[in-house]
Amino acid sequence: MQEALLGILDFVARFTGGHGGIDDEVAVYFVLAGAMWLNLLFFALWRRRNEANSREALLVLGFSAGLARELFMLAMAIGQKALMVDPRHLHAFFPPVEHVLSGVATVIVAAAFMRYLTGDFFLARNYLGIGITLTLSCYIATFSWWADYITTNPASKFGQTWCDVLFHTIAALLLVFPTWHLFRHRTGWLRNIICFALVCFFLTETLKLVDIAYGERYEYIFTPIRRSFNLIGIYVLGYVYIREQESRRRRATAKVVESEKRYRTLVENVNMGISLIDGNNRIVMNNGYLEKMFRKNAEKLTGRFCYQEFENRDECCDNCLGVEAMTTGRAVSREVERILDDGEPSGLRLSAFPVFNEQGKATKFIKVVEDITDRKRAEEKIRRLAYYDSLTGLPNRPLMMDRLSQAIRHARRHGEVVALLFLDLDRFKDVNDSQGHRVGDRLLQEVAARLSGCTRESDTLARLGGDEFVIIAPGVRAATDASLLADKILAALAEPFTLDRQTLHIATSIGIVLFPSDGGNGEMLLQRADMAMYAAKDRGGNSYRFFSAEMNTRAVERHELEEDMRQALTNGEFFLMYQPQVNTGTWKVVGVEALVRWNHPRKGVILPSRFIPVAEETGFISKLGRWVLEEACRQGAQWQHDGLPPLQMGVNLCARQFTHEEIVGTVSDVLQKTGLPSELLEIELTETMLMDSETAVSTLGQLKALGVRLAIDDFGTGYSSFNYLKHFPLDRIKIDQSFIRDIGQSRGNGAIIEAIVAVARSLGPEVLAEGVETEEQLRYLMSITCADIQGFYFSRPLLPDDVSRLIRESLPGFGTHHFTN
Ligand SMILES: Nc1nc2c(ncn2[C@@H]2O[C@H](COP(=O)(O)O[C@H]3[C@@H](O)[C@H](n4cnc5c(=O)[nH]c(N)nc54)O[C@@H]3COP(=O)(O)O)[C@@H](O)[C@H]2O)c(=O)[nH]1
Repeated sequence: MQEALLGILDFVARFTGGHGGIDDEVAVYFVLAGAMWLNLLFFALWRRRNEANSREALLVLGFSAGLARELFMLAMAIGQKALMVDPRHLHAFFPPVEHVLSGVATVIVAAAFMRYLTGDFFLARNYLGIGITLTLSCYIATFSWWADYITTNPASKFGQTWCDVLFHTIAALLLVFPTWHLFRHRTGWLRNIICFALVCFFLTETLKLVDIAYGERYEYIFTPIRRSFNLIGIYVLGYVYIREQESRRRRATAKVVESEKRYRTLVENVNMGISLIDGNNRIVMNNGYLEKMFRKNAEKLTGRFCYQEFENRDECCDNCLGVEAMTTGRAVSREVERILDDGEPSGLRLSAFPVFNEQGKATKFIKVVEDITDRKRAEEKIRRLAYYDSLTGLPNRPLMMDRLSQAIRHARRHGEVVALLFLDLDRFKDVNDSQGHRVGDRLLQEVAARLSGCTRESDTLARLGGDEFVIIAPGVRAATDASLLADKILAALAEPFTLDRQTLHIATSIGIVLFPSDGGNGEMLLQRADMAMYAAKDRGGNSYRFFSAEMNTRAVERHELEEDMRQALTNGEFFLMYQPQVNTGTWKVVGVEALVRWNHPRKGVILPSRFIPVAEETGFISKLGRWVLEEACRQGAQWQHDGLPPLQMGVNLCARQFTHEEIVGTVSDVLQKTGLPSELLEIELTETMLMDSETAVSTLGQLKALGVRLAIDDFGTGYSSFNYLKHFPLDRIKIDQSFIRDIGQSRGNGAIIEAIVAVARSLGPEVLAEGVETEEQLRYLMSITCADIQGFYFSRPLLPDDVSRLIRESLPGFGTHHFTN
């Protein structure tokens, strides 16, 4: 048994160098170790073809160094025998080389595995640098002494000297860091097993040190063991590396399969047609959506020319997207319209992306077909919303301005004239208020249709908003062309409109400007057409006016008024005059109407007909109206305080005050503040204010509850509905001056006045005739028992002191010397 064991040990020692030195038998060991490194090197080189990165490069280097060391040893073993060299002389040369190769190989392999496992490239590189520097320094430091030492110290069997100790110590120490580093920074079986391999290499080096320490007495035991550790280390590394690479390959394949699956799912589920097309424009593959889109199955698409499918052509078009993508190497796209097999139009967005081969040449392309029909429709809708009026479908202001600029540019180039007609419907608000917005909207649509009938194809008819329309008529010969168009429009609107079985009448006021004579740009033309339109309105509407320079002056004046008005109230420039109202039964002044005046510092006294409309437009009327109410009530209370008989104080209210303001609260405050008895205040309203009857009934009810009197002013000029008299708690009707002015001239007006007086008498309210200027008018009014009158015949509006004087002088029986019943 013992003999057998010694035999085995002897056998192992022979082939692993246990008998000392390097001979042909030890070559077996070197062949074995070299084969293992070679195997690893081949594998690493093969891997590098797939994964050319620094990690694989380092491993290739490490395995090469390991192989080089074993090959060197093999060469020495065979060379020694073949050349019959004194082993001692040979030994003087090869141990240092062996040690360097061994050290370098160890350092590179350790660094490669550190990099491999931790991914820390910089650490591995630094370690490598230090390790190789140390090994080479040791070599340089000891090489020249080595030969001397061997020759001068023949007792040293094969030169296992302190130089050996240095090399092996450095090699062992260099293995400590990677082992410790891996142990700290990685976990798991892979770390353990690589650390194990590194420990094997460490033991290889340290056992050699132990052997030297024993004077190589036990070399035949230590050498087989340390070389076995070396083989085990190489084997374990190889095993781990190959296994790991295999599982990485499997993981990568699984990743590729999963990614392929993911992309396929994506390609199949995306709402776009996708196809791969080769360099000959033939479809190689496509997704299901493309088949659905073109209503063809895969067999029908695959192999066909893409232009036949996507672009309805028989030949590849000159500007084929795919060709462009392949030649430029960039993605290209285009939007096209296509008629599908069933004749439906569809919007398509075609995009082509080049597909490159391994040489970087684009040989195929991917075509993506996106159905953009809905988007196109939505865009068109948005465009329409942005540039067209949704109610009438006509161009809106931005588009109109754009067309106007175009027309101006064209006219300027060709020396032509452009006419711009600005239309504003007359009293459209009344229709809206009385008939409701639905009817108002329908009326606007009908008006738009009639206006379209008046224009030429080259004209632009636009709606600016509300009841405002504009017509741009390019290429007119002269102003007469524009007048003809305006006449045509007035005639077209003169026909009544029938909506919901109701007959409605609407007219329009038209302002006309001509380019280039009236302005050089769109804004100016529009502004001046607007002025001309207002001038037409001022003439009573249903007419047209051309712009004139004088209108511009008026507009400037109006603007000045607007500016000055802001200061006027604080500067105390407004004052009130009072026009007496007389009862023809008693010939007494029963009331006055408060009428505002503006004492302008430069322009003198301005009448309300000039500034009230401006105040209404700017909203200033709210402040002014409140001031008038307060001042009138204060004056009324003052007269009572001065001992004058009770006088009705008529105060005009404008529509804005009545509908927008807290009028009930304001009236109540003012009465309280001034102390005027509420029954002496008569608020004058116009018919249009009462059109929104629900709000009006409620507001009038609240005012009545305060004890205030209510009068309807200018009766007969609005809707003149006697319904008002029934529905609203009115105390007085004031017949408009226009009826009184015509007394004796128009038979019809007399009948209207009589009807108003008769109806009012039966329903309750008192009647007052405004604007009585002549005795004839007075006698007529008295003959139909219209009791109250107001007008220049009796008195013009007076200042407060004049009113007091007039009343005091006429008391008692004032006025009887003028008239008798
Ligand atoms: N919201 C407010 N409106 C007011 C206020 N003050 C006046 N007004 C309105 O301004 C319009 C013009 O008023 P005015 O220039 O003061 O003219 C009034 C009278 O002077 C005039 N009148 C009276 N009698 C005659 C006459 O015999 N002949 C004739 N040609 N004119 C006459 O009528 C105007 C009063 O009209 P009315 O109000 O309809 O009774 C005018 O509409 C005023 O309402 C104000 O403070 N707030």
